[in-house]
Amino acid sequence: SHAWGYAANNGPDKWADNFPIANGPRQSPIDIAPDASSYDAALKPLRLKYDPSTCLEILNNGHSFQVTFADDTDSSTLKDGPVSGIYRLKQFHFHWGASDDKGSEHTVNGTKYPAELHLVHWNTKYASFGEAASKPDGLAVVGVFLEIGGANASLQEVLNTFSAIKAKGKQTSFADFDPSTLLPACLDYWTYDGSLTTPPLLESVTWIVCKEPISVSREQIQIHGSLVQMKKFRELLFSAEGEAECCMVDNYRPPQPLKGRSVRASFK
Ligand SMILES: CN[C@H]1CN(c2cccc(OC)c2)S(=O)(=O)c2sc(S(N)(=O)=O)cc21
Ligand SMILES: [Zn+2]
Repeated sequence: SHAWGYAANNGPDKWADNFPIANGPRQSPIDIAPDASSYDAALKPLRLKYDPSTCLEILNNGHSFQVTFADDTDSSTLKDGPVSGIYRLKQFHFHWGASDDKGSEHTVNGTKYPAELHLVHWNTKYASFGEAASKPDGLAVVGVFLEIGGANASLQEVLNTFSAIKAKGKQTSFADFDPSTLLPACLDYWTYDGSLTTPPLLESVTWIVCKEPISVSREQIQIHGSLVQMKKFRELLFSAEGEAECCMVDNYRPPQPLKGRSVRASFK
């Protein structure tokens, strides 16, 4: 069977063929309706502590690009928020559109953002990421919306590596990056029980979606010509070197049925 992707012949509408959990009871992403979410005073503030020295490399995995972290110690962790215990940062990646009117996976009252950042953490009560990934409380993903606005200097550091990872399978070293520089100032969040938004679509994710977006510029005029941040995302390829070039865009799954789940808010 041909590998999954985001094209008409292997995209989200076809994933159930090989991953029947695609029609499961706790699939992600979802549309977040703030007025239907319930404020939970018991929810704690997110405690995110990231150590830049755990940042290892950046790679194009053919679905997105991801920045991978050393997760053999508790140096970069998520605690509190809706979870109990210690979750270790494994990687972060993005989803985006072919144009600024789409790209995010979660939506808010049906509104799509141009992109969405996912910081993936796994529960250290399990021996490894792989084991945690199949447990209902195994993973916690922090989602951050990107909106068009001022140029984002921290994001630019990530975008500057793209010439080295243009094609699927390419990777390059990427050290001393602090992912907390990609977080919004306010860490108010919505949370609900969900899944990976790509195959294997495992229903093991506690989703933590920040209410406040971070900015990304459409244009960023620099001394060496204009750097268009969002456009940089669209220069990456789904395809490997030597294959017919296929631009990496619209790598987002649309919202899935809530199926009775409640969405809690950490803020009034
Ligand atoms: C290709 N993308 C996924 C890869 N991973 C994965 C997870 C578990 C098992 C596995 O193979 C057995 C791979 S992952 O945990 O790094 C994540 S997180 C994530 S998202 N968009 O929901 O945040 C998608 C994926
Ligand atoms: Zn993701």
